[in-house]
Amino acid sequence: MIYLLMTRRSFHIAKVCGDSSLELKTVLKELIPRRRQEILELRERCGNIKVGNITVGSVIGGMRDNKSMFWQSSSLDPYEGIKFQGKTIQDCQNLLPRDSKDFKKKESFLPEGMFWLLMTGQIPTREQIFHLSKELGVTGRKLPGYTDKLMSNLPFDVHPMTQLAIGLASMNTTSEFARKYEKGQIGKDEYWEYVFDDVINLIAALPQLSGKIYSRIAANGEPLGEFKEDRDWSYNICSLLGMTSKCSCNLQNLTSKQSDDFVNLMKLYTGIHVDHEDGNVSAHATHLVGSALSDPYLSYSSGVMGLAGPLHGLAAQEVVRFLIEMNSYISSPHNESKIEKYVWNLLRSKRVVPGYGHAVLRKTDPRFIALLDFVKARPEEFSQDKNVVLMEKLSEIAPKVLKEHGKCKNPYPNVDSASGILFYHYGIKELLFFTVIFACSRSMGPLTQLVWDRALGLPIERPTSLNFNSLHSL
Ligand SMILES: CC(=O)SCCNC(=O)CCNC(=O)[C@H](O)C(C)(C)COP(=O)(O)OP(=O)(O)OC[C@H]1O[C@@H](n2cnc3c(N)ncnc32)[C@H](O)[C@@H]1OP(=O)(O)O
Ligand SMILES: O=C([O-])CC(=O)C(=O)O
Repeated sequence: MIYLLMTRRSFHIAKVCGDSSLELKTVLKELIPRRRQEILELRERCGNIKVGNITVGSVIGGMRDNKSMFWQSSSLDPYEGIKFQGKTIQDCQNLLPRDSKDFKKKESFLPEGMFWLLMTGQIPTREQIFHLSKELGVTGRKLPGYTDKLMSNLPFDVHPMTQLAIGLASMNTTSEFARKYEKGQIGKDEYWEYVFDDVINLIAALPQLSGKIYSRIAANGEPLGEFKEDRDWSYNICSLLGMTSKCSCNLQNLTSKQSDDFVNLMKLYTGIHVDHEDGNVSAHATHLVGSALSDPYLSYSSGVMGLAGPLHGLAAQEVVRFLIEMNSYISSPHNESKIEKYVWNLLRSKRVVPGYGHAVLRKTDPRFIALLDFVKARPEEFSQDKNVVLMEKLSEIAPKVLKEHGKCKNPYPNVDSASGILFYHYGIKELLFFTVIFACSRSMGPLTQLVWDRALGLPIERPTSLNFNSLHSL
């Protein structure tokens, strides 16, 4: 009887491990009362203090420089780039646990460690991270039947990001939070616990969901790899894409070194795309929809739809198309004058250079640098790939052209400049798929904040709008 009354998640956790000190939820339970007190005091002590002035320029200019959202897990400095709970990418590389203890292997940290850091502000131990990996593995071994069936019945040519958004939204039939809320079984103080459970289920499902989408576009729906409960989250993404030498069909005939490198690239990629404070479209959309108490599946599905825009995450796919087309025109990726001319022609046709510019950053994106460092550490792998060579060359030439063009505020490469072309190098040629991998990673930051939004009892978001008359009368 007791067994039957256990929720699906508590059953999983009980199965995974008896030591609750390793559980993320237990650590959160200890942190939340302090933070609740902090927010109460802030509201009382500082509620009337002004944060800044909103200008008409901001109202009609995409809310730039409008500091009006609460976001704890990461912050963005225009010149230093992203910091995750105050830590740079390099700090995270030094501090967060890796799969292997051997530092010479130069492995990237496990994204699960980043998730823990975002949630708690603390650096997890290896044991905590292996426990979390296992929890995600056990929870994510199968998609809910309903979702699996729905995905299998979608036309093959539905855009992969649309498939992902549909798949995620459909998972809301499993939402513990929505179920409990509907039945009137939970009070405000408990919301976060059920949101947390949904969040873990959602993140755990992403390897299977992305693997299913990829198998449909690359192999007519034939499975490409095996999901292993005892492998980490990003490894399972790789194997279900058929990109590992073990546990998958090794679709691209990668050598074992290439397969290890690809797994490492996936760790790095999914470790650094997790969060970019709240102002970006995917995070903001998730936060906004969640503020109406939509469950995490619906909230993040909305975020995914925002990520699918070409000015945001879809730029990764645009960059690859752009580099391939440019390469066919310039004959050699070293031909600087032809590259310059190509970029000028694009700008004259009033299109944007994908992978360049940013709404906040005013320097080269440190995530771009991290991906470029991955390339530089493997000259034998990349030096003959003319697309990768062009990606690097363009990062020297495009900023000069964009500065001379004089329009964009940030002429430097952003993360999308480098990411897709590296997946392409290892054989993932389905350009439309790249942003799905981005979305796997991006789930971690906005969903972390969603848990905290509910833990702190943040209200529904409801800013106020102005029309022409009210703007003229200011
Ligand atoms: C993970 C991510 O989401 S990173 C961003 C990915 N997106 C891209 O790479 C797409 C290319 N880049 C862009 O379109 C923009 O730089 C954005 C959307 C990222 C930021 O937009 P904004 O904050 O409006 O940029 P900014 O204030 O510099 O724009 C000023 C002008 O420069 C233009 N501009 C900005 N970036 C570029 C670019 N890469 N190429 C050409 N023109 C550009 C803008 O379109 C705008 O033109 P307008 O005055 O005619 O409207
Ligand atoms: O911050 C932004 O607006 C876009 C971005 O780089 C991200 O979301 O990763």
